[in-house]
Parts: sequence; C-alpha cells; structure tokens
Amino acid sequence: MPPSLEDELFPSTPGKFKIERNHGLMNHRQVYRCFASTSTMFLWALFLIALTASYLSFQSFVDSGRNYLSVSWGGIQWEKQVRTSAQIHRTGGMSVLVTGAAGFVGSHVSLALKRRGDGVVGLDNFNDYYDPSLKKARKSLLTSHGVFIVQGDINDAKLLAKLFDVVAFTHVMHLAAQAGVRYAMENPHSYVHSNIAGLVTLLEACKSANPQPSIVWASSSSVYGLNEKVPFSESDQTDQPASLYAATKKAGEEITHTYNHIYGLSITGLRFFTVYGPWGRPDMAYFSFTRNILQGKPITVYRGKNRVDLARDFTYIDDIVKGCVGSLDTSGKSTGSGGKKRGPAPYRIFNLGNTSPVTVPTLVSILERHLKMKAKRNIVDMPGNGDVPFTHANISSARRELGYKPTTDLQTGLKKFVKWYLSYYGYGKTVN
Ligand SMILES: O=C(O)[C@H]1O[C@H](OP(=O)(O)OP(=O)(O)OC[C@H]2O[C@@H](n3ccc(=O)[nH]c3=O)[C@H](O)[C@@H]2O)[C@H](O)[C@@H](O)[C@H]1O
Repeated sequence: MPPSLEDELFPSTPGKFKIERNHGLMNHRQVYRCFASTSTMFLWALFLIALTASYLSFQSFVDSGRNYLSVSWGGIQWEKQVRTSAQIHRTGGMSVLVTGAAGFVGSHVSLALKRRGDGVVGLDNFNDYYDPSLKKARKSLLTSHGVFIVQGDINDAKLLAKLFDVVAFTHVMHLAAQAGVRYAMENPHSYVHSNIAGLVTLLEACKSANPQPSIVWASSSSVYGLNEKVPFSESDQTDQPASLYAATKKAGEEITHTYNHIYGLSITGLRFFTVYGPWGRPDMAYFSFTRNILQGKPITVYRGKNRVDLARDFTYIDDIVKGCVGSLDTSGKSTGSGGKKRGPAPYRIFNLGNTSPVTVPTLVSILERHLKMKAKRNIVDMPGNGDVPFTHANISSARRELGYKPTTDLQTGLKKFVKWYLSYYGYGKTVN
C-alpha cells in the first residue's frame, strides 16, 4: 500500500519506518520518492520549528509586557540604578538597604548615610496609610541626593532576592512597618502583613544572602505597654502590650531573636519613643494638631485615668538618626552564610528616647506659641484604643554602646517642625 499523505508528512520515526517498508534494496522510483518525501519532511520540520520559535518569543514578549505592566522593578536600566545608588564613596563605608525609605525615619536615615558617603538603596511600597504625595516628595528629595528608591513590598521575596543578587548589602536598615497605635483597631491585618509576615520575608532573604548583612530595625516604645516602673529599661519585662501594634513589634523582637540564634544574623532592635520632626507622619498627634490649629478646627486631647494628663518621651528625628547610624556602625557582623550559622552573632535591643517626658497639653501649648494661634481643645477621657498613659526611656545602654546622646528638647524640635510645615504646606493647605 502506498504511504498516505499523512504518513509522508508525519512519519513517526523516519529512518526506521523506511527500512521496515522496503525490505532492503530500492528502485529509482523508490529512491526518488524517498528523496522527495525526505525533503518535504525537512521543509515541514523547518516550518514547525519556525512556528514554535515564533510562539515562544511571542509568549516571552507577552510575559515581559505583563511584568512591565504589573511590576515596577527589573531590567538592565533598573539594575544599573540600584548598583549606582549602592556605591560606597568613603573608606570603610557600608552599602545599606533601607526599607521604608520614603517614610519619615527612613528618608532621614537614608539622607544621613548618603551624605557621609555610604551606599544606600531604598525600598518602599508607597501605601496610602497616609498621604502618598508626602512620601513621593520625600522620594524626590532622596533622588536629588543620589538615593534610588525601589517601589516594592517587603513581602515580595523575589524582589528581595533580586536586590541581594544585584548588590552585596553589608547592612539592612529595616524601617518599613505598619505604624500607628490606634489604627490597629481599624485594620488589624495590615499590622500582621507588614510587621510579622513582611519581617519574616525580609529575614529569610537576609539569612540566605551571601554574605549575610547586619540588620538594624525599628521596634517601639509601645512594647513596654502597661508597665508602671519608670524609666523604661531594656531589661524590664515586656509582656503587657496594650495594642496590636505593640504586640506585633514585641513579636518582631522574638522573631529576630530566632534568626539570630539559628542563622547567625546580627540583629539590633531600636525601641523608638514617639519620634517627631520635619517631614514627619501626618497621623501623629503633633502633626494633626498643627494642621487643625492652622485650619481653626478643634483638636481632641485625651486625658488619662483620674484626670491625669497623658505624657510621652517625644524624641526629635535628628537624635533618632544619630542612634540609627550609631547602631549600624557598631552592629558587628552576621556570622552565617548560605543559610548556615558559623558562630554566635550580636543580638541587641536599645531604647532611643529623650529621657524627659512632656504632657500632651504642654505639647499643644508649645504648638500654640510657635503657630501664634490658639487651639480649640476638646478634652476627652482616653478611649480604650491601645494608648498607654505615659512613656519614659532609660537610655544608658544606648549612650554606652552607641554614643547616643539626644540634644533637642521638645520646644526646639517643634519650632523646626512648624517651620518645615509652613514652608511645605503653607498656612491653609489641606493634609490627608
Ligand atoms: O513610641 C512609639 O513607639 C509610638 O509612637 C507613636 O505613638 P504615640 O506615642 O501614640 O504617638 P501619637 O499618636 O502622636 O500620640 C501622642 C500622644 O497624643 C495623644 N493623642 C493622640 C491623638 C489625638 O487625637 N489626641 C491625643 O491626645 C495620644 O494619646 C498620645 O498620648 C507612633 O505613632 C507609633 O507609631 C509608635 O512609633
């Protein structure tokens, strides 16, 4: 039976098939047919290869297009920007990945590091917990100083792996977090997402990096919770958190301890005490009070049990930056590599406060003086929303180990804040 067209076009295994059909010798016609069918086959094979190749390249075009549409990182140009930003310009300098770089503390620390010649790459997801345009303005400031901020989330393991692939970061300054004590009642899962899941994703990336970076990260004074012994010392128990925010920060301290213990990551946790200053966070009391006073709107001033005023150990941003940089400088090395611990690594926790608590009504009076306007005070009993009555830091440990010495009192710091606020927003502009 002559071979069907189908057989000629799609022989299963050509050589074997022909030998079986002809039992040995072939005549001219058979040779010609064989030659003709082989060349047809060859042409079809070429056609199929070309078809497959064009399909695959179309697919990769679609994939890369999709990547560019939904992911704002990757590519040769992006890698170049990351590398340039990470370049060290001083002897003995470090290259630091700063998470939350478009945030309040993150932007200040990034600038300070860049100014003294360290390499800095920022990472920030630019979420809308508060007005993202303020974060974008901070980003522009950093860009003008040569700091590149990658737009991405600390929960994105692929992005983190890529960053460590492109740059051998010596340090990570981890400041990305869901902040705010009272907002935790509104959106509890955002705290778990950033402060727990995001932290673990970041630590996983750091543990696997080779070399492993040293990590300095933001814990919080809120871990002291309902403690009554003052001032708060790092050796005090911290097992009475008053808010979910505090609980996630406390959990962060325990989680980082396990990564130090198992993988040899060098860890420094900083308990910040109500940080304030220029380029600050609009959700915080000093900031929202300023906005409302300027707009002639009332402010709500909480009052504690038995009509006792609430008090905070307000700490000025420049002092906090010095504490952060001092922590990076003294962090010591991580000891692991490739996910394996090679020896013990430092695990440290420091209070970064101001050591002189001020009551909230006094904070309002200082603002009134600087703004030359009277506040419309609406005094209410503190609702059970996660607030603690007072905070007060003992900073002897940070002073000894980091050379930390706060120098700005609330009066001076708020003057600088008000000056910045008026230059940034003017007198009447609305802030979200
Ligand atoms: O040290 C920290 O670890 C935390 O500091 C900050 O929390 P807090 O100390 O609570 O600051 P902040 O909100 O400015 O309230 C200040 C005071 O004003 C009172 N307060 C507040 C709002 C209001 O409308 N009225 C009022 O009286 C309020 O009752 C309080 O007594 C950070 O936000 C937090 O992210 C975390 O970093």
